[in-house]
Formats: sequence, structure tokens, C-alpha cells
Amino acid sequence: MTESAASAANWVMHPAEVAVFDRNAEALGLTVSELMRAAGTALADCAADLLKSSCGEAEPQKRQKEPGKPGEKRPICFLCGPGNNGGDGYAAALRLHERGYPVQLVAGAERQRGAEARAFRKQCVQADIPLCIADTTTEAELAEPEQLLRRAGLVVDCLLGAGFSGAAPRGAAAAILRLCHNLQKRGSLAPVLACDMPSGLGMSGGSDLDLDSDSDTTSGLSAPPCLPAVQTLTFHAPKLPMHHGNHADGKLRPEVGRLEIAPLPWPPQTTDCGPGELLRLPPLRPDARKGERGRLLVIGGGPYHGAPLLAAQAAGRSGCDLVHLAMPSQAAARSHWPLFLIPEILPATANADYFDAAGCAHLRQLCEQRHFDAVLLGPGLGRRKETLEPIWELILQLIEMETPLVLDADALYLLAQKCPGRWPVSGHREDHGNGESDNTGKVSLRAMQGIATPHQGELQRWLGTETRPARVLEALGTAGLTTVAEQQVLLCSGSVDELTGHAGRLAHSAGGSPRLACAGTGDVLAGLCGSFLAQGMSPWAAARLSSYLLRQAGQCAAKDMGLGLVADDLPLYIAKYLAKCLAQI
Ligand SMILES: NC(=O)C1=CN([C@@H]2O[C@H](COP(=O)(O)OP(=O)(O)OC[C@H]3O[C@@H](n4cnc5c(N)ncnc54)[C@H](O)[C@@H]3O)[C@@H](O)[C@H]2O)[C@@H](O)CC1
Ligand SMILES: Nc1ncnc2c1ncn2[C@@H]1O[C@H](COP(=O)(O)OP(=O)(O)O)[C@@H](O)[C@H]1O
Repeated sequence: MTESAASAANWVMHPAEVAVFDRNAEALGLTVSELMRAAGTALADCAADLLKSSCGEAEPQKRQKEPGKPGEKRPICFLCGPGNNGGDGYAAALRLHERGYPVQLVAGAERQRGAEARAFRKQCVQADIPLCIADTTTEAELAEPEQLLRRAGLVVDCLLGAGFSGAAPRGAAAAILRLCHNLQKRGSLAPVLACDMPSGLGMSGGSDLDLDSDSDTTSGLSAPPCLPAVQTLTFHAPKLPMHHGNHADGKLRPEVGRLEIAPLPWPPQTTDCGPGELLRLPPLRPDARKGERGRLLVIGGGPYHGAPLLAAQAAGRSGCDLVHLAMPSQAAARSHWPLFLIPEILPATANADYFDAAGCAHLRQLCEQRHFDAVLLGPGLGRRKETLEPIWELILQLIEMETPLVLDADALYLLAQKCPGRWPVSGHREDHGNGESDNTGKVSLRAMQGIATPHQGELQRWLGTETRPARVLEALGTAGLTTVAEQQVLLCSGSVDELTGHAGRLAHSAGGSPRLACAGTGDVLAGLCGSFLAQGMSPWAAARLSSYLLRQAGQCAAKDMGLGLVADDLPLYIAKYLAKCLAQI
């Protein structure tokens, strides 16, 4: 049932991608219930194998049953949390029960959050599998679960999986984990099999808590560490928090134990862009403050003014709070400015027709004074040497400032000139914390974070090859820098968009309307990417959502506008489509 990590993994998944792909799979016709059953079956097989290898226990029907005698088989104890990780546990418990294994359930919540997990839990109860509810944060009320855990021959940890949020486990899950941890320290806990991820492992470092620290186990206030497992059965691919530093090529954390990967019955396009992308859009908080949903600077225009305006409008219509637009003064004067855009006026010393060194120096100052959450460079800039040289310097400075970037249009032409076949990288002499550079000539390099949005022609010019972007991201290496998995994305646009990221990330985005093959849609796409980066999404999540959203909104627009669809129509349809989707989530 399970296969080795190397063969099953497409890429090491961000835990948030689990819900995205579940949603995409659902849209492609697979139900959550089917997914949970498949996950539960794999988990049951894994538990049976582990029991056999660790305790030498054979299948129950082959054993002599002697209930109540000292030789009685110890039950498999499932710790089930409130979400779908818990649901996998119920599905697995049911399966093992059907196979004759003694099974015991400890539920960390009165009620499961999802309908499917609720249904599997109900089936367990109907099958008379003993269930103990441990919905408490008070250690004293965990006497019964403690007894059950002490008696267990195997513990299956289904408390928290990919839906773990925050820095540490909370509430009932925290109390159960503390209990397990204490039993484990005293050698009174059976081997632990983790479902999907050891509970408590998360992107924000839940697992970095000191496992050996003497945490206060009685007050219920101290944060428990994640529960170390002898084995973890994960689904489809490894998850980033399993690796040191959340790094795809980092070593596996010891808490994961032996890693097994079970395939899921996902339809073929599950990992391509789909409706699940919307789940990674940060939610709108009731006490939202202006600017929290991002401040984006769009730098474009010169010979053309429509392109940066389209990008900026798409950004505003997709939820970015503050969209600044910097254009040379002549381009700005030719433009009809939507009122929500914040114009960035260049000084009189800057050239009026195109960005030059003075204009770019002003932009650099602006970026230093004001924190922009993302900067989009390129649309309509033109290709004059007087523009491109200082824009290149500006790009390097922004990389140095760790500002997420979107590079489009003429900025991509610049990459082909300045770093053919490579991502831009900034370099600076290292200082020793006292502001002084050393004299050793040691240079520290910084990789760009963000998205490049070339069409096929721009990509070929940059790569200097006819190759399709798939699998060529390594050719766009970053001078030996280690890059974070979701940090750099190549979104090659066209009738089917192709998205490539590091560590094997590859996805397609299709659909929409062929009428989107009209002037300005690439600018809208770049504006969306900038907007979602500014709203705090990773480049990979932002690029996927942008690509999906443009196509869906474009399809709605084409229904109304037909052949008369122009790029100016799209920002409003983007807003409407987003509103419709978010109302459904
Ligand atoms: N695509 C996949 O890989 C599949 C995933 N499935 C399972 O679904 C899981 C994800 O399900 P969910 O999204 O429901 O997430 P989880 O089951 O991991 O837990 C989410 C719930 O836990 C609680 N929670 C979150 N953070 C907490 C914290 N710090 N302290 C205490 N409680 C906390 C919240 O109530 C939240 O609703 C996966 O880990 C996997 O086990 C399977 O059902 C099928 C397929
Ligand atoms: N034939 C098509 N069918 C559906 N969508 C398309 C098609 N051609 C382009 N698009 C949409 O327009 C976007 C921009 O594509 P493209 O024309 O390559 O950009 P550019 O304006 O930079 O040349 C694509 O990402 C896609 O959403």
C-alpha cells in the first residue's frame, strides 16, 4: 500500500496545500469521504504492519484469543482530533475493527468539525468501538485516557495534521499531548504511529519546543511539544514541517520517525490550479485596519501607460488595500486615474517621458521610507538603456531589502540582458554587525523572492533556449543559494499557464476563455500576482491563485462581453468572481 518517499513525492508540500488539493480533488469529482476512506485504509494497513513488526503480532484471526488472560492482545489506541486528521483515525479504526483488531478511541472533541469525519466517528460508535471523550484541558480529567494509553500496544496519533495552526497545540489537544509526552518520557507509552504529520509539527515552529525541557505538566499552561513517532504515514508527499528549517532539502526531523507515503486516489489534475487556491487567501478580519491587506507599488509606464494602469486596477479589485502607481509624468498625464490608486509623483528632475536614474533614485528612497509589501516592475517601461540600467539597480536593491517582487514585460527583457538563464541575485559584502564591511572580499548573496510572469517568447529570450519551462527552473539557478520551496515562481502564461517552482513544483492552469488572448491580460495577471504577494501569500500560492482567478473571471466576462471583451473589463469581473467564491467558502 505504501511506497517510498522518493517515488511518490511530486514535491514536499506546504501543509496548507493539503486543503487546497482536497478541494481541487472534490471539484474534480472525488468526495472528501472517499479521500478519508482511502487515507484510513492506508493508515489501518500501516498500523497492522507496525504492530506486527514491533510486537510480533499476527492478524487477529490467526491468533488464539484469550480474553482477560495476561497474554491478551493490547488494543490499538487512536487519538482523534477535531478535524479531518481525526476523521482518518476513525476511518482506520473502523477498518481494523472489521479485521478483528482490538481498537480503542480517544476523542479530543465532543464533536468533529467536518461532516465526513462525523460520519466515520458515528460508524465507529455504531460498531461498538469503545470511545472515550477527552475534551478537557484539565490533566486530572484525563485519568481514563491515561489508563487506555498505558494499556495500548500501539498509539495512532490523529490529533492534529495539516490543519495545525499557531505556534503550539492548544486546548484538549495540548492536554492529551502533554499526557502522552509524560508517559513517553517514563517509557509507559507504546510506539506512536503518526497520521499525516506528528501532532504539533507546524510551519511556525511548534516542533522546535524543547522535548527534554521539564515543562509544567499540572497547570495546563505550558505548551507541549509535538509527539515524536516511530513512524509517520503521510499522504501523497512529505510535508515541509517534517524537514529541518521547513526546508524541502533539509534533513527529516527525528520526531517524524520512519516516513511512509501513501498515495491518494486524486484525479490527475488535482495538483493543478483549481478552486482550492482560494483557501490560501488570507481571511478578511472583522477588525481589519487599512494597509493590513497589503501595500503594493506598481512601477511601469513611459512609452505606454495602459499596462501599469491595468495591473494596478487588477490589484485593487482583488483585495489589496493600498495600490501605489509610479509612472513618468507624461504617461501619468495621459492616464485616466481610477480614484483609489495612489499616484507616486516623480520629482521635476526626473525625465518626463521615461524612467531614468533620477526617477529610479526617487523610487529607491520611496521604498526605503515606506514599507511596500510587494513591488511589481515592468509593464510599459520601454526598453531604453537610460531606463533599464537604473531599473536593474532598483531590482537589486529591492532584493536586498527582501521585498517580494513581480517581474513582467520589459523587466523580463532586462533579465535576459543582465542575468540570462538565471534568477536575479543581489550581492553585498558581509559586515560584522558594526556596520563595517570586512576586507576578506566575502560576499553574501540574496535570492529574489517573487514571481516572474513571462509569456513563451519572453521566457525563451530569458532562458536562451527553446525548452518549455517545465523542469528548467534549476537552469534558473540562484548561484548556489538555497531557496525556500515556495519563494520563486516562474509563471509562463499562454493558452495554458505553466507554473514552475523549486524542489519539483510544477502545475498547469487551463480553462477560461480563448478571448483572454487579447491585449493587456498579461498585465492583469501580473497585477493579481502583485496583489496576492502584498496580501501576504507566498509566491507559489499567489501565482496559482492569480492564474486560476484570471481564467475564471475571464470566463464570466466573456459570457457577457463575447468577442468585445477587453482587458479593461476584467478587474470588475475579478472582484465579482472573488466575492461569489468567498461567500461560498
Ligand atoms: N489531501 C490529503 O493529504 C488528505 C488529508 N486528509 C487529512 O486531513 C488532515 C487535515 O485536516 P484538517 O484540515 O481538518 O486539519 P486537522 O485535522 O489537522 O486539524 C484541524 C483542526 O484542529 C484544530 N487546531 C488547529 N490548530 C490547533 C492547535 N494549535 N491547537 C489545538 N487545536 C488546533 C482546529 O480545530 C482545526 O479545525 C490531514 O492532516 C490528513 O490527515 C485526509 O482526510 C484525506 C486526504
Ligand atoms: N487561449 C487562451 N485561453 C484562455 N486563456 C488565455 C488564452 N490566452 C491567454 N489567456 C489568458 O491570458 C493570460 C495572459 O496570457 P498572455 O497572452 O500570454 O500574456 P501577455 O499579455 O503577457 O502576452 C494567461 O495567463 C491566460 O489567463
